[in-house]
Amino acid sequence: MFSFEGVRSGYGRTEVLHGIDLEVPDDGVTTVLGHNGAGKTTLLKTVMGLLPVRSGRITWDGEDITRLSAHQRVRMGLAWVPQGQKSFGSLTTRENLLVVAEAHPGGKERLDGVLDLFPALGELMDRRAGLLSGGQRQQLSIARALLTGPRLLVLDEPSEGIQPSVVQEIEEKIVGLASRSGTQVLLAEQKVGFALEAADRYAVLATGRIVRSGLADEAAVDAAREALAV
Ligand SMILES: Nc1ncnc2c1ncn2[C@@H]1O[C@H](COP(=O)(O)OP(=O)(O)OP(=O)(O)O)[C@@H](O)[C@H]1O
Repeated sequence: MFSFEGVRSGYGRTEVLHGIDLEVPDDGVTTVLGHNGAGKTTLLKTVMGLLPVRSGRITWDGEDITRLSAHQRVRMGLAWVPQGQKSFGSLTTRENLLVVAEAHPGGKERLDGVLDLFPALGELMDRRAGLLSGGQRQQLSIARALLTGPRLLVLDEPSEGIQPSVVQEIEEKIVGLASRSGTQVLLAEQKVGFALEAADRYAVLATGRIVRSGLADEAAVDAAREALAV
């Protein structure tokens, strides 16, 4: 269980997260929903240790990691896929994968399993990442993160900038990697339908506070939309 207890963080003098309580259990997908500017990326950066905690604490399996650096958290098994399908555009798909695989113990051994999850990438190994579609680049970003062998994969708006027809494919990949490979997923999203299809649990973030949370069951779509409308 990864958990936030009363976490406050922000930038300079501006506090963005005003005391967040959030639990990410050891299995499945947890989504944080919120509009532009709600604080989703700030929350994920705080999870990763890229922003310091001003008060409150973060624990992972009971261990207090509040003061650990991003580097230390990555070594413990956190991996981040930032917004915007980031990869090295002038490198091929293969080179993008190998850069990560070679930098992490066990990375090369994970390559076949990751390509099983993203077979489309296998067909695009010699294409430059800059020439891939948004959906293909998103798959490459997630694949790169998986090569590090994470216990908790943190995804920032993976559906952003992707054609609606491909969004469902990304959703299936997220569900698949949580259920098949046993990786915990924390997903920040604006698209309620997409996120709740993929997720087991949700929390709604509004102006830096969690205003609703629960199981991502049938009632969740209306409950989350209502919370987002306030
Ligand atoms: N580097 C920064 N310095 C100062 N303020 C920032 C910085 N990054 C974000 N903010 C502010 O923090 C608030 C939350 O932003 P954040 O990016 O976390 O929201 P978000 O929910 O991820 O939005 P989006 O969906 O647009 O990415 C906003 O008011 C934003 O202007």
